[in-house]
Amino acid sequence: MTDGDRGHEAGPRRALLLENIHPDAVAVLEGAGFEVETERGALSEDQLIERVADVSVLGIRSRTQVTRRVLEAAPRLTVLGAFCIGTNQIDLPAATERGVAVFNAPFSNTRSVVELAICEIIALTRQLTDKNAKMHAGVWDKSATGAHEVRGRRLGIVGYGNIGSQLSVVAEAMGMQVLFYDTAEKLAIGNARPCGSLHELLESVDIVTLHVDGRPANRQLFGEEEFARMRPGSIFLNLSRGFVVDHEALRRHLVSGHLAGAAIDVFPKEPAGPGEPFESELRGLPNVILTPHIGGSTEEAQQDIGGFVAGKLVRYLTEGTTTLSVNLPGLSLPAPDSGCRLLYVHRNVPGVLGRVNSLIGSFGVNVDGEVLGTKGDIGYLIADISCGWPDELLDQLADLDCTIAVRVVTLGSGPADS
Ligand SMILES: NC(=O)C1=CN([C@@H]2O[C@H](COP(=O)(O)OP(=O)(O)OC[C@H]3O[C@@H](n4cnc5c(N)ncnc54)[C@H](O)[C@@H]3O)[C@@H](O)[C@H]2O)C=CC1
Ligand SMILES: O=C(O)C(=O)COP(=O)(O)O
Repeated sequence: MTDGDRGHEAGPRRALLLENIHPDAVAVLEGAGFEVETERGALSEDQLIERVADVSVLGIRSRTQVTRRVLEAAPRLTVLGAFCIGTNQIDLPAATERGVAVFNAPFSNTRSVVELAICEIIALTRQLTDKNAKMHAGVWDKSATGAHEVRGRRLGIVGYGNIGSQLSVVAEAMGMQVLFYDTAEKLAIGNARPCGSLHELLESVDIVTLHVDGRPANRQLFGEEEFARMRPGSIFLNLSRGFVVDHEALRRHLVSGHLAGAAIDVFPKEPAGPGEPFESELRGLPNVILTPHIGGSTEEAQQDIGGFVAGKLVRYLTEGTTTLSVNLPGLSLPAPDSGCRLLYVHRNVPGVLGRVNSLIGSFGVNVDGEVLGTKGDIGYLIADISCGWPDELLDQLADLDCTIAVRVVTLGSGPADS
C-alpha cells in the first residue's frame, strides 16, 4: 500500500513505541513497512517532544502524557495507539483538531484487572499479607479473628462498565452479593443491585472497589467524606486511576482502623519506569496491598493488546478504517484489490459532503465507493476511485476551510512509503 500523506516529505516511516509494548506490536508495524523504535519506560513531555518530529505512529500505555505541546511537535503524526484501556493521558481534543486518529484496546486486559481485584478481595478479607509477613518474620499467628469468607459479603462496585460488570459476574459466582453505582444507566448483570447514589452504596457494603474511567471530573472522587461514609471494618480497592482518590484521607482511615484494609494499584504520581523510586503515604501500613499498576499486566493481556492495537493502527494507515477509534467516527469501507482511496478528516459543518462531491465532480472523477460519518464536531469521509486522485483536486480539498487532514492511500499490495 502506498501512503501519500500530503505535505510530507518522502522518507522512511517511523513508529515510536514506549512503555514496553509487546513485541507483537513491533512485528505488526515492521510488517507494514515501519522503522520501529521502542523504549522500556515512559518519556517526559520534553523528552517526547524531542523524539516525535518525524514519527507517524506513536504507541503509549497509561503513563505517557500526550499533551497538546507533544502533538504540536509531531507534524507527521497520523495515528496514536494507547496500548491499554484508558485514554485520559491523551489530549483527545488536541489530537482530533490535528486529524490524528486515536485507538485503544477497550477490553483486552479487562479480565486481568478483574482477576487481580478478586485475588485482592480474598487476600484482604483473610489478612493474607499480614499473616505472610509474620510467617517470614518467624511468627506463628494462627487465629481466625478478623478473617472472613467472601461468600455472603457485600461487594460495592463503583463504575459498572466493562471491568465493573465482569467483576460482578465473577464475584457472584463466589457467593458475594453485588451492589453497584454508575453515573450512567446500566443493565444489572445476574443478581447485582444498582444503588441510587454513591452514598447509598458506601453505607451498604463490606468492600468498595473503584472501576470508574479517568475523566477529569473523577479527580478526587473519593476523599474524607466518602471514606467516612464507608462501614467500619470495610475494605477499599482502587484499580482505576490514582488521581481519583485522596491518599492522605485514605491513610487516615486506615491508621484509625475505620477501614480494615486496602488494595491500591494506581497512584497520583507513578514512576516513569523500572528503577525510579516509588513514593506513597500508604507505604508500610498493615493489611494494605500496594501493586505497581499491574491490573492489566498479564502476558495474555499484553500480547492481545499488542496485536489488537497495532492491527488497528495499520488498518487505519493502509485503508483508513476507524472502527473502534476513540476520537474519529467509526468507518469501514471494504477495500477493493486496487485503486486510490481518499481519507478526509474535516470539521462537521453543514454542506461538507455536497462541497466535496461537487469538487470531485468538477474534475470529472468517478467515485466507486464512498462513506461519511460524523462524531460531535468531527467528520470523516472515505472515497475510492480506480485511478489516481488529481493533485489539483487534492490541493483544492486541502484549502477548504473545513478541512483538517487529507490523505491518499493506494490500495493493493506493495511496501508502504510516504
Ligand atoms: N489498573 C489497571 O492496570 C487498569 C486500570 N484501568 C482503568 O479502569 C477504568 C475502567 O475501565 P472499563 O471498565 O473498561 O471502562 P468503562 O468505560 O467500560 O467503564 C467505566 C464506567 O465508569 C462509569 N463512571 C464514570 N465516572 C463515574 C462516577 N463518578 N461514578 C460512577 N460511575 C462512573 C462509567 O459510566 C462507565 O460505566 C479505565 O478507564 C482505566 O482507567 C483499566 C485497565 C487496567
Ligand atoms: O489499560 C489501562 O487503562 C491501564 O491502566 C493499564 O495500563 P498499562 O498498560 O499497564 O500502563
